[in-house]
Amino acid sequence: ATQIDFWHAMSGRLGELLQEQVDKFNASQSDYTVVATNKGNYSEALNAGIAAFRAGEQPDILQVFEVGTATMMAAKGAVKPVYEVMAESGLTFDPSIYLASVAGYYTNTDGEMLSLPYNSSTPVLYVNKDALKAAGLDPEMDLSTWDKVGTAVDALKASGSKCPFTTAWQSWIQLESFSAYHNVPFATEENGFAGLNTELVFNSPLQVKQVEMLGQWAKDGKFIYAGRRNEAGTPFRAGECALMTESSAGYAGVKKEATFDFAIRPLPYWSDAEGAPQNTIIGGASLWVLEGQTPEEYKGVASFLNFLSTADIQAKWHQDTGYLPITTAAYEQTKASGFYDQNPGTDVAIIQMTGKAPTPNSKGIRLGNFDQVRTVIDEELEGVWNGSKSAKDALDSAVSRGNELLRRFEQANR
Ligand SMILES: O=P(O)(O)OC[C@H](O)CO
Repeated sequence: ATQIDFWHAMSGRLGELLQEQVDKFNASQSDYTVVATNKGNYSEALNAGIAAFRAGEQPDILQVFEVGTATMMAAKGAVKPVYEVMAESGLTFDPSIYLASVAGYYTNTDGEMLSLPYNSSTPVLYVNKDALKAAGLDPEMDLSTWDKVGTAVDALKASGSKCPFTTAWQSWIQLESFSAYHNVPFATEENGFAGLNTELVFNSPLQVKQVEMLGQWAKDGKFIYAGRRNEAGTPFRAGECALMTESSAGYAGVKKEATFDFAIRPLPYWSDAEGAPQNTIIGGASLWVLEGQTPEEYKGVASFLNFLSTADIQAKWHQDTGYLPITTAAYEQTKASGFYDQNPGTDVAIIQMTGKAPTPNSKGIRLGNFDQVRTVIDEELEGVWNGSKSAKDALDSAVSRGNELLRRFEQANR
């Protein structure tokens, strides 16, 4: 059988579920063997892919988080667009089966799919209902706004909670999605979609207010910072944290490990902010096919991507992980099975993503050197959490340092 190398960044429960899909595909036919390899976290997997390409040892398929999208799009000669792989394979490929709000992010202006939106997510609020009860709060209480979350966090702290609130992916959730959800720009030029001459603008009063609030909570022991990526999931699943903002795909681990009653709620917003709540934006990753493989391998890749897009596989992946269903059929199948009724909150992500038509501020973010920009944001936010910087100074500094990285990308890709 022809070997198809698939490099990814899924670990923990998500890694197990990905391997399950690969095993099923391998068992379903005998022409191809997909070999899935974890290459570390999203940044590490992206860097491993780039380094391997330079050395001529790239895998057939590379999973790249949404942050690496502009980098991959600019990497002409390294990427073989999915629409081309599918067309050459002779297999059926109907781009209209994919949800527009998901696939749109990975589709060029001519409507051609560049990468397969394999695991798309959006941020939501996880609630440990037992922890709310223990603090004398109604576990069904309204947590739709940051004011209301603030009330809950105060009561949790007062009753002795060691971790009232935590967040995963601070840049993605508290700044990127936060901006989209409040219909304010994160960057100019339609968040980078309209041109490489984009500039960061996430230091407006509303974003400063959010970071100020979290900084105050950190000082008061109400917000416990766990790390830049999904580290917050560990104390939340262990029952130590009462509230957590995290990717909808945090569901996979919470479902498996939580021994408490939990709920999934929409991401909170500021009720006094005009235009909120808008829609949240896409996160997670997509699958990129790399250049330099044999025709037989590309045929295998096409066959695997088709397999991943079938309604049964997609519906199960969506239900097990919390990632969005990428096709309409998988969504309809999940609805018809009664899954959303039996597992309340599992449809929050899709409603939040698709409930409103996106605006130029909310359709997504497309920036070059975005992974490096995120590192800058992470460093600056950490300065606020540890009390060494004000929210305004940190965001101003992140904007100017980030803009330098954007200019470098613009110059290199003119
Ligand atoms: O945890 P994921 O896979 O939903 O990804 C979260 C963020 O989008 C990563 O940039």
